[in-house]
Amino acid sequence: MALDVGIVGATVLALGIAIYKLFFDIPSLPSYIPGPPSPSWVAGHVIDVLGNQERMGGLESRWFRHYGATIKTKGTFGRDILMTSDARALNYILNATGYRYEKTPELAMSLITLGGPGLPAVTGMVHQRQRKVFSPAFSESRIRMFAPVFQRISKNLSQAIKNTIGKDGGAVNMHLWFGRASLDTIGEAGFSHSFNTLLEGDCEISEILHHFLDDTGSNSKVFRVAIWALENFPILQEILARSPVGVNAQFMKFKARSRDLSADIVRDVKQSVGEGEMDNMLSILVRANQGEDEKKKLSEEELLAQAAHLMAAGQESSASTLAWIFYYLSKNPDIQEAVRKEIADVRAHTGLDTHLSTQDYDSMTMLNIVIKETLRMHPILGTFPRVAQFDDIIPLGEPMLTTDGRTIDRIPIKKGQVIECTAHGYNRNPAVWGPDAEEWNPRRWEKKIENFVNAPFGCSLTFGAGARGCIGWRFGVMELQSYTTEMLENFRFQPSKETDAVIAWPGVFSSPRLAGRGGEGAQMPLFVTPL
Ligand code: HEM
Repeated sequence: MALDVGIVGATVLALGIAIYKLFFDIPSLPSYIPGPPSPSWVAGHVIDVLGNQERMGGLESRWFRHYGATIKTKGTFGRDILMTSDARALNYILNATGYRYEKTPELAMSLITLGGPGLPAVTGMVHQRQRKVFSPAFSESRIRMFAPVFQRISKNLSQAIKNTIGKDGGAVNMHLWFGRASLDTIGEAGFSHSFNTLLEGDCEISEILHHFLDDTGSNSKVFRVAIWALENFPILQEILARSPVGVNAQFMKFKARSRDLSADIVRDVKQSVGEGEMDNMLSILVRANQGEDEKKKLSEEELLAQAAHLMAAGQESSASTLAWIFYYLSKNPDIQEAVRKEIADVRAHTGLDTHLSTQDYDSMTMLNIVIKETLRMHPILGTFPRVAQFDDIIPLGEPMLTTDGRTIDRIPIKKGQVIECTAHGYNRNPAVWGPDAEEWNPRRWEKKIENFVNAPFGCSLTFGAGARGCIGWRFGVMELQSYTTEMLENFRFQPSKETDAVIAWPGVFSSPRLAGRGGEGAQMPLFVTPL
């Protein structure tokens, strides 16, 4: 009996501690920080942000306009979240403080479930070590080496579209073709693997990638609580990672298939030590990893995880950005014509059969401002969730009007505070871009724009910034430049009957989808005519 009382007492105590830790021992923000009222203690604003809005970031933009550039929102079970679009705060968090603001452990864990301990998934010193090994594979000169891959795939892309539309033209889901082109590109440049989806149709990996995010924008509270449980009880993630159901079955298939790709390359490269330059990213990585110092190297497990992450990070982001570029060009025929003319002018110097170089692409002003403006309008990753590793004070560029009527220019936060660094918020912040921040206007880039957040390729936050910013941005930009050029040399783009229904589907990771038909997958229906 005495034992029973002891066990019951210990269980009650353990439960009490667990409840305290989960619901009460979480950092809270000062009560004077303004923000929208929470619609629900259980789900906070998460459902509204991820599912209940007309486009990714639209609701947050309205909050920023109403309450200021930095606000308090609510996560699941009443957790305070600081959300910011303020240039100075973002620069401080993403750039100035190194690893003091890390990816949230929940996000890192989800990425490990998706692909294993690859670069986007790891944190702190492990991330720093991996990033050093990765850097040579993404240098400017290495990316230039991949020019023949871009050229070859762009020809396949236009051939595939010509086969689809015939000589009179027709309606085409351009997202599908750009998705195939970017997978074929990463396959060849990343691992010398020919998926060849442009000419032969979808394969297992492209099918999975195309529908990866169909189930993630759920509006249900049960789903939010399930996510919360997964985030707070990592053991559940372990169980889920092994359960062959739903979206998880797709993750498992994807992870296994991409590990096979990595394993072949890692084995080939190891067998060919000393046989000269390798011609794909993973082999450059394996070579860079062959130094003496064990502490600076990637483990076998880490090497095998990289293919999954390279495909997940690079495929959909390039495909959706390309789709949006042609959405705007179809709606702005004068700008479409101006870019086409610019390409023709460059061709007049290079000749029609010569491959264009990175210098040729970089010299095309109209092409590049169209790309920059589209990247600004549509960051594929809308926000970067970070968690403070220390108590800190965050400086603000846009002073905050507090709920008790004061104006402050810094916010004290506690260790463990979650901060949503919003790319969509920064990219449409009128204090940075002016009163027409919500409009697609490539001409804005003809004037100098201050790069407040030290972001790569121009100044929007679409590639992120700082120690965790996109390592593949040069590769991504070259894809955008070469496929846009190839398309404009071969086709004219006009809106189709369904183009007006396209929205930036809300979610953490946004893609163009038809309003009310998001479950059909990403789409960009345009009318395409051969030239
Ligand atoms: C338009 C195209 C692309 C966009 C908009 C984009 C965007 C991003 C963003 C926003 C991040 C940072 C995420 C964060 O801070 O949490 C990121 C990271 C990353 N991207 Fe990209 N990306 C693109 C293309 C690519 C390509 C083509 C590759 C590879 C070939 C790639 C590989 C990566 C990797 C490996 C990371 C993780 C970096 C790290 O954690 O250190 N990306 N990308």
